[in-house]
Amino acid sequence: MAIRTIHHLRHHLIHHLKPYHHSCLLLNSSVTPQTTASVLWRSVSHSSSIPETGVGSNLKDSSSKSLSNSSLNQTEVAKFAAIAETWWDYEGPFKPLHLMNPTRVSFIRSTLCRHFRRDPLCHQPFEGLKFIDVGCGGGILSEPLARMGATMTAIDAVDKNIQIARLHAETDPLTSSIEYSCTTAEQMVEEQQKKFDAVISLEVIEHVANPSEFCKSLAALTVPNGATIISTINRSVRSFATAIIAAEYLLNWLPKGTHQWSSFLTPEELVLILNRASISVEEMAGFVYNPLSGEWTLSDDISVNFIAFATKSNK
Ligand SMILES: C[S@@+](CC[C@H](N)C(=O)[O-])C[C@H]1O[C@@H](n2cnc3c(N)ncnc32)[C@H](O)[C@@H]1O
Ligand SMILES: [Mg+2]
Repeated sequence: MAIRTIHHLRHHLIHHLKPYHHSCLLLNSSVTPQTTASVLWRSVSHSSSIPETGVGSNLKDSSSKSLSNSSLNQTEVAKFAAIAETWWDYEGPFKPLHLMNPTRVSFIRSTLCRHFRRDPLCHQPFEGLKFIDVGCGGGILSEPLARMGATMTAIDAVDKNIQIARLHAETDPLTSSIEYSCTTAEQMVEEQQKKFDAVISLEVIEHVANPSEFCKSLAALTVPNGATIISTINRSVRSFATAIIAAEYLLNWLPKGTHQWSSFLTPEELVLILNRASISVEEMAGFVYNPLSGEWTLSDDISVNFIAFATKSNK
């Protein structure tokens, strides 16, 4: 078993080193772990030094496995289909998401209450607002948002995920109204005229075929002045050590091969592709794990896991 793990680790290192060298320049000129979020996004949104192209191969569609105009990366989607039954197993492969959930829900609650001028202390602050959870998985985030009063639509590319999510939501009258469907953001844009007050997509963008096109679809689903929330993993040296080597190989938190380091976006890249989709990032925060308490907390440290709150321009 140990040999198998070391073999996997070696394979992963070889696989990842190449993209790392390609990205060196970008990393050196980018975020240090201590960079505060507000400084970061301000400097990026006012910078003219970032070229339209060439900020990283991640901004282009480099996947040969995907259909054009589709956010689907079949390899990525297959990984989630294989473990769909474990969504609500708190000790299973989605344990990190379950542990992170209270922290990300509190970020979403405070930023969206401020944006929509709702009282964050009231029981159902999102009553009357339409939200969509894109890449909802088993509904770990959709459910608390529905309990906070949002009219929830939740979509995922994996049918099994949607079936599990529906079954789970039906057990509680507060979540049974979530409208689940197996589709993608771009398909929703093409086939339906629906728009949402807030479009939320957590831990999905690192698994899609073309992040820029994906963000354009998210923008098309958002009402003017609406909100967008995205969380993902930074492409940093620290994320390689922690989110891949530690989480997949040493601690076995996630199945090996869950993440491709080269598919991660830096915060600057995310800000840039959102800008190009007429969405401006207003706030960013990091999630930091405390191994002693086993809890995640919000932090200025966006060197690994981070979340962005953004608004769509008034067009
Ligand atoms: C890491 S999970 C995150 C689930 C959920 N957002 C959460 O944070 O609890 C990523 C999810 O994105 C879905 N997914 C991947 N690519 C997708 C795409 N192009 N469109 C829609 N969903 C996608 C996967 O099936 C999986 O359920
Ligand atoms: Mg992920």
